[in-house]
Amino acid sequence: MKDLAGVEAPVIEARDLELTFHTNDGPIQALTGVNLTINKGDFVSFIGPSGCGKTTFLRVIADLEQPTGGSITVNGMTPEAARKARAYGYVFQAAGLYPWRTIMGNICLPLEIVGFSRAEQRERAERVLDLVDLAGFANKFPWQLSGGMQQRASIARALAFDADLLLMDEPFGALDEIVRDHLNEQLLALWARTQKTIGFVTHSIPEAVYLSTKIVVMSPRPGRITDVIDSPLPRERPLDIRDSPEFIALAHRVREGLRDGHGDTV
Ligand SMILES: Nc1ncnc2c1ncn2[C@@H]1O[C@H](COP(=O)(O)OP(=O)(O)OP(=O)(O)O)[C@@H](O)[C@H]1O
Repeated sequence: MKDLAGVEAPVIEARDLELTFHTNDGPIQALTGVNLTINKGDFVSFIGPSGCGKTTFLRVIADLEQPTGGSITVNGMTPEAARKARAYGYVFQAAGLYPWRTIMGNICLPLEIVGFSRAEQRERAERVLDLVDLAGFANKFPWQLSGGMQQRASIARALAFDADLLLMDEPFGALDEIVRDHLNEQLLALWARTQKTIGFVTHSIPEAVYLSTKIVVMSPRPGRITDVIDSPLPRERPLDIRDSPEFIALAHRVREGLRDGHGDTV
């Protein structure tokens, strides 16, 4: 979305964002003093130990949690307006596919709910299945697919509304390393092809460094951002870039950032 001067507005703009949960055990400051700008086409990873507010931040963007202070805009709108405009797709850690529906049926479900015609549902589902290389699996059931393929199907489902912003909460956390490497490569290819903006939560330093144009390092108690690193790596990244000195230096900086923030579970 462009402003009156024709300048592209940031996709996400958080200013002095605060979110405190009030629990029976007292207040929990899940996010404090969060300032972050995400521009169109960025691939932004959020990394930090358990409880530092990564998921909470994604949920604020998605209007699933309400901030208790500061401000945030999504495509220049409030998160509520952005949600109503279907500004984002959301991918969860578990694929969350309905076992009694085919892959095609799973992808069509949200489209069906909001009232797309059958022809439009099919056309969209076929397009996104092609994007995640699952074109031949539309009529299979989730249990007939490997874990990695199920996660690709859930990415396809999130892409079906064709939103410019994709929010992904540890989508590959439960997969083994070889599958994860493969999906990381495919995700970069998908990102290059679709020019989407991606917000990606991970616990893995190599995954964050491999995928991102911007790495946001977070720390808990209270949840906050301790470093924002703009990656100097080129956008096109073969897997063996992970052996390059630039990659190793970047991974080192993230690790140091986590250590300074007393990260203990990464
Ligand atoms: N609905 C809620 N009610 C109360 N406290 C919550 C709620 N959701 C999250 N929290 C707390 O807020 C803090 C941040 O949680 P969040 O899930 O965002 O962390 P995270 O960095 O995503 O952690 P993980 O890596 O384990 O997923 C934690 O202390 C968590 O217990």
